Amino acid sequence: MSTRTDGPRVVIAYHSGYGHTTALAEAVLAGATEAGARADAVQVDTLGEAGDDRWALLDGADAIVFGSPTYMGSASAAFHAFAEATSGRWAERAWSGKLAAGFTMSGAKSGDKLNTLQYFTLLAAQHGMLWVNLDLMPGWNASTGSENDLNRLGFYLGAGGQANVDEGPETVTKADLETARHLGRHVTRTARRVSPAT
Ligand SMILES: Cc1cc2nc3c(=O)[nH]c(=O)nc-3n(C[C@H](O)[C@H](O)[C@H](O)COP(=O)(O)O)c2cc1C
Repeated sequence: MSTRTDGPRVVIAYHSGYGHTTALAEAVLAGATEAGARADAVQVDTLGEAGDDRWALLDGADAIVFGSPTYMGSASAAFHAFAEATSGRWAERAWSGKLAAGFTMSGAKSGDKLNTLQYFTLLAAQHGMLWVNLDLMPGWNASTGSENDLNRLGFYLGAGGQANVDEGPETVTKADLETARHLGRHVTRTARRVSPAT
């Protein structure tokens, strides 16, 4: 749990089957912390029932950043199970007005990651949350660009990463990690703009 006592409370709610999405989650966490957030990460597939303190972390957050690998063109089943487990909070409007953002990882350069990011925006909308975009220009889209550019895969809704399916999480690229780190910083700064007292 974050040891800071001030700053916006940012919680990263994510699933990772094989560690690649965890690498992005850690980068989002680092960016949020660097920008002054009280930042925590929650692995949603390990969340227990109502008594699990980590639900209180989510309920107390100013911003929740959703993260999942893209599996079969959408968020993973484990992430969807988490989303369904939030339906009581949906009914109570418990997360209404919080900020939301998202990131995803896949094997193919596109891999239909956009659908996962769009799914996150719908989840946020159902909860009445306010979506925070990536706010980075697309990289690797000009003769002067390269695969080392920030936002090299060119998403606007959130951060997208790609890693080869036959290699481990240690091969997640610096460009994708830096893009995720930017998202953590950006969400934190946006939380401050929305609620300057935090
Ligand atoms: C069940 C399953 C479905 C997948 N579906 C896709 C997909 O739709 N598009 C894609 O590009 N990669 C797909 N992949 C590859 C993963 O997205 C990729 O390996 C990712 O880095 C895994 O992240 P993780 O280690 O956090 O689980 C799939 C992998 C699995 C295991």
